[in-house]
Amino acid sequence: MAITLEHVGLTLDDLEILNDVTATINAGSFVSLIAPSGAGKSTLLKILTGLLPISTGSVVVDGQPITGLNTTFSYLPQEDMLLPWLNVDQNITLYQRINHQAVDQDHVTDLLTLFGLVAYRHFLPRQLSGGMRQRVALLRTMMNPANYLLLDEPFGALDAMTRGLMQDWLLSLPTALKRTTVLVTHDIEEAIYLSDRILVLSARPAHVVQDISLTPATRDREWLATQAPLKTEIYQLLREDSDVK
Ligand SMILES: Nc1ncnc2c1ncn2[C@@H]1O[C@H](COP(=O)(O)OP(=O)(O)OP(=O)(O)O)[C@@H](O)[C@H]1O
Repeated sequence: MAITLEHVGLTLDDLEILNDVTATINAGSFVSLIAPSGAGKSTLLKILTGLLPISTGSVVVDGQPITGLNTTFSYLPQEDMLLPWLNVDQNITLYQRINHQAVDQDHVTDLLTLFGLVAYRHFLPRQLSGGMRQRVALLRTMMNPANYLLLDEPFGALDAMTRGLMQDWLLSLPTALKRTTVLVTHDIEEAIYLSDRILVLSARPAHVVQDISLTPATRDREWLATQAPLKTEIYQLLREDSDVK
């Protein structure tokens, strides 16, 4: 069970965005993609969801080639995409409502409690803080039963403190809720803190320049503080490849 990208290339409107991206993401892992701005990280997630077709190479998930829109992935795009006229309850069960599936209200209440949202279940998105909105968007993504989660900068718009709390909270989720996750982030520390693996991509046209495995015995902020040399190493890699120096 894995996502296998082999020699993936993509050119859109004469612009070469990806060039020879090769990587295997094993089921059960949490992988971050980090790259200079505009390198093609979001594009790579859109390829997995089938929103964009590839120009060359192949993308295979659990033995099946990805050739178009598919239900293998649950995708949280950069914008939270909450529907402003639906309350928290209605937003998080959107997938089930669209698919005319029954909703187990007790399960929903348990999840809302876990996500710190149970007191806000009847609130509209505009009545929520940025951190709450992101938790609603994340919960809705996780309510989709797909095996793989694709998260594009889920904490990007949050202040540093809220972002840190969200990272701690994400790590504390019960193992049963965790799924194979591909996270796009600009934040090197976030990638180190949350991931089993970090794929560092080059500037556009993007390819993998470094594949870093992280297997700490305990993943906490004390351990993270010892990772300053790795943070510097990744920063140097991105800087060497960035247009802005
Ligand atoms: N549909 C499209 N048609 C043409 N060019 C596109 C399209 N989508 C993205 N691009 C271009 O592809 C490049 C990569 O975009 P993408 O959003 O994937 O980068 P990113 O690494 O996620 O960027 P950022 O770090 O700024 O979020 C950009 O130069 C963008 O202009």
